[in-house]
Amino acid sequence: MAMEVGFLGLGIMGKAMATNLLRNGFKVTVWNRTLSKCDELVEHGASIGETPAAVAKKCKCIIAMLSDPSAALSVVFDKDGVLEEICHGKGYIDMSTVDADTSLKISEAIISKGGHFLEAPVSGSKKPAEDGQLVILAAGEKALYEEAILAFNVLGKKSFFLGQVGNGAKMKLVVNMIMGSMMNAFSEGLVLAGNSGLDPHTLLDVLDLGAIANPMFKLKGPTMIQSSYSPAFPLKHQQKDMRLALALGDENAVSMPVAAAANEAFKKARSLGLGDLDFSAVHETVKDLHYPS
Ligand SMILES: NC(=O)C1=CN([C@@H]2O[C@H](COP(=O)(O)OP(=O)(O)OC[C@H]3O[C@@H](n4cnc5c(N)ncnc54)[C@H](OP(=O)(O)O)[C@@H]3O)[C@@H](O)[C@H]2O)C=CC1
Ligand SMILES: O=CCCC(=O)O
Repeated sequence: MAMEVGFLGLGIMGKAMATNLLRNGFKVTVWNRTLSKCDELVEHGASIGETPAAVAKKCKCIIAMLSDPSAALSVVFDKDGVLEEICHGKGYIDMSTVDADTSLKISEAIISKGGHFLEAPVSGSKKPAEDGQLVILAAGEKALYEEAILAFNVLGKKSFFLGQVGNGAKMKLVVNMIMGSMMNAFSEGLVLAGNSGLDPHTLLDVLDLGAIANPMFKLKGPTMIQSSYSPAFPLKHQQKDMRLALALGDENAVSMPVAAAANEAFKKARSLGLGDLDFSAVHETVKDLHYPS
């Protein structure tokens, strides 16, 4: 019998992930704050739940993929939220990128109602989500992880179980902190190459053959040179991740001047109205410094 899952949040990632589950034989009931975004999923065979509570009532396992801590908390704790219907025997898996405290609050509430909880943020963006090639960073209840592995095998190419709640969130923030800092160094390099008379395309070729070759430079470099920033990973979410990673640094007395500078650049990009574009649009802030309008 097909496994039935609920799916809350049909943004860039949630839409791709829920579609993948449907394609692979899962029965999926979807909910999104902007309900009209459910229509496309219905065309692929999904059912609609009118509220997070309605999805939790119907499904034994509920996955969430929401923008940030406040969205993740709201969908659980607000009126018509998951908490109203979660109960013994049901599992809640939050795959959003949030901080460990948020995840712990959600975990405690779900468990207090007899439910089971797993945090499972992901590495990988829109295309890996469409192709079922995410890297899943799960933590929480091992038994739920083992039940969810069939779904994780559809969504991702590799799943890690990292122990207690909070470890998945922390691992994800560390990874995205590194990624955000790299994106800033890359942007500066592209502008430095161009402004000093080099062809940035040749820089991409040189980078790709050396020790710092990586899929992100290869994928984003050509579109950044064209100033094209169609969102795969929205910049506002990358800045949220830098902010949460810096808070984790505060808690652990880890000095992170590089990440702090990268966060400032993402904040600047947001202030320029670039928050809904891809995070590679931080490139524009470096260009802006060199070509004041
Ligand atoms: N895009 C990427 O490459 C990756 C993103 N992530 C993480 O995954 C999560 C989702 O990202 P992504 O899909 O890109 O983001 P989107 O901005 O495309 O989607 C965000 C989703 O959250 C919902 N939402 C926002 N605020 C609320 C709220 N207050 N109550 C209920 N729902 C809300 C949105 O609903 P509505 O449609 O109504 O606005 C939408 O469904 C984020 O935590 C992000 O950091 C992780 C890995 C990769
Ligand atoms: O959180 C977003 C990560 C994007 C990526 O891993 O490419």
